[in-house]
Amino acid sequence: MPLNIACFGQPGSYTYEAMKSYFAGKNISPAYGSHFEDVVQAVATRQARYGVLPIENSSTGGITDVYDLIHRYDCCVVGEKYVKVEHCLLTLPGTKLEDIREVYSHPQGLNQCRSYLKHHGEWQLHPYFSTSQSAEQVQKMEDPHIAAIANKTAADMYGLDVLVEHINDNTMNYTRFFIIAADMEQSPEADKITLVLTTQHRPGALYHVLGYFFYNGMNMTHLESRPLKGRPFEYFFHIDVMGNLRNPATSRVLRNLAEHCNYFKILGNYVSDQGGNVDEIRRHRG
Ligand SMILES: O=C(O)C(=O)C[C@]1(C(=O)O)C=C[C@@H](O)C=C1
Repeated sequence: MPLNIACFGQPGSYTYEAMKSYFAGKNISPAYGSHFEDVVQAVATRQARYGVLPIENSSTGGITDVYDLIHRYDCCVVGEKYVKVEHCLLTLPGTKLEDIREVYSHPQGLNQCRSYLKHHGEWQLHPYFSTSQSAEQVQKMEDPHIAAIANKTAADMYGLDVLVEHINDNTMNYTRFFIIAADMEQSPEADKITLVLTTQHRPGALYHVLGYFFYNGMNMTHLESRPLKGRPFEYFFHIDVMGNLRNPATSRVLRNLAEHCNYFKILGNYVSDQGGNVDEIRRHRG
């Protein structure tokens, strides 16, 4: 039986690449969603066993809608994948740079190419569903004045030319993707924990939370704050720390921490992506 996977975008999107790479060698049956919510909903209603979504980018930061959706639909994080994002300007075959008047891409794609696009201030920018759907749109419209920002896979899939390569502002442009599921999964090799909490509304509350990790030697790799609905200037904190919940010391620290929070939920404990990409990012940092 193939694994039903809900994937954001469509074939050729960066999320598609993340899915291919994470599930390499597995028998999968993907279904695509144009909105992040489609993917989370498919997983929450168990139409799909797993979902794949972008969660943070090394240039533009956290993809905050996805944090909110995972939490709202009560989904769990069961894996992660980093993908190097190398944007290109794609056009109909034969189009020249001076022909272009409009550019389609996912809002993240447009954001990650801001400097390049500034040099072409006359272009009209269209935020679109995903990079791959933008490429398909250029193919469908058959208008040589229209280009898309997407990757080379999308160029091949939708019969477009790669007019300009490497147009992202940051050459080390990586996106991290979450693999989500309706239920928690536990593996002895899991080494990363994603959790969400709200602190008590008093001075130093977050300092106190961070201190738990620091004094117990737990490496915090990500912190993202999201506003609490209906509670102005109060926040959910989404946190990633390295560790395995089966380790008694780790679970004790988290239990103690939970007692000091107004809300505390572990979203997942999974194997971190220790692939070449992560090593490359670290090497670059020096
Ligand atoms: O549009 C796509 O191809 C996506 O997979 C979405 C997405 C994102 O939302 O961050 C994924 C990676 C890149 O950062 C740009 C776009």
